[in-house]
Amino acid sequence: MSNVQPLKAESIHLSYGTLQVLKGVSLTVNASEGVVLLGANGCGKSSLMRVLNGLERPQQGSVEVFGKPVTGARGSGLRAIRRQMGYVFQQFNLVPQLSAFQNVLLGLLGQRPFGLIGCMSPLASAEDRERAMACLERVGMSDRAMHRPAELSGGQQQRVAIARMLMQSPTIVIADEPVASLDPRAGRQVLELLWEIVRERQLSMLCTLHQVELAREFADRIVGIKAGATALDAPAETIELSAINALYETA
Ligand SMILES: Nc1ncnc2c1ncn2[C@@H]1O[C@H](COP(=O)(O)OP(=O)(O)OP(=O)(O)O)[C@@H](O)[C@H]1O
Repeated sequence: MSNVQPLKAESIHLSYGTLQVLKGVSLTVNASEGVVLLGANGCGKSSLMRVLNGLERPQQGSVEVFGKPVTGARGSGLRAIRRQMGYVFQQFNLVPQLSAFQNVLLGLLGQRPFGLIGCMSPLASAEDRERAMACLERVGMSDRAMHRPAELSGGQQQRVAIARMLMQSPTIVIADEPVASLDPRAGRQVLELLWEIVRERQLSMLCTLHQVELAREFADRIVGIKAGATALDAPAETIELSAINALYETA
């Protein structure tokens, strides 16, 4: 089990109609590794992430999560694979009508009977509520537990979203431009927090970013996509800035 990679995609081809987006992308995320995925706008990073969790079916290629095939998986098998993955999105995706605390409890969705109702605060167990508070505490937001998203800054909302992801107890974190909506200072703080949590819990993470400097600073490994293929894949400290800049140059 120990040498089975958390995430492994091989030779992914994905088209939307006649638009060929991915033309043979391969990518691996090893245990306890934080990989940053780079590439120009529209190169297919978000599409690849949807392929990785089975939301999008590639025309060719395979995806495995801890050795289990995602491509071809359906129903409860696919849901079991997805439960291992926690998400952080650019737009936070918090439910506006709910408090930070209730939003964090929603991280249990899919893990408790009775779906949404089963993880709402009046019905959640004392243990689940305690865990939700501990997750909020970990991201420095316990004093804002009863605030709704509109009453929080972007950085604070993303912290709540990270707490919700923690509530899910994932082994793999998928972060799609987690700091794109934040100013540079808040963005750096959120990224520091995210990486700290990933390291302390020995999670594996695939994170897309548009900030090259942050990618070089935080990533264990950087994977770059250009023209639908993997153009770069190396430990962050070995990569020259020019190799990264080349990902953004038009042919
Ligand atoms: N559901 C879809 N149907 C048709 N085309 C799509 C769909 N999703 C994405 N595309 C197209 O596929 C290409 C890749 O999009 P994608 O969002 O994966 O890129 P990205 O690298 O994540 O971009 P960005 O950095 O701007 O977020 C784009 O040309 C986009 O317009």
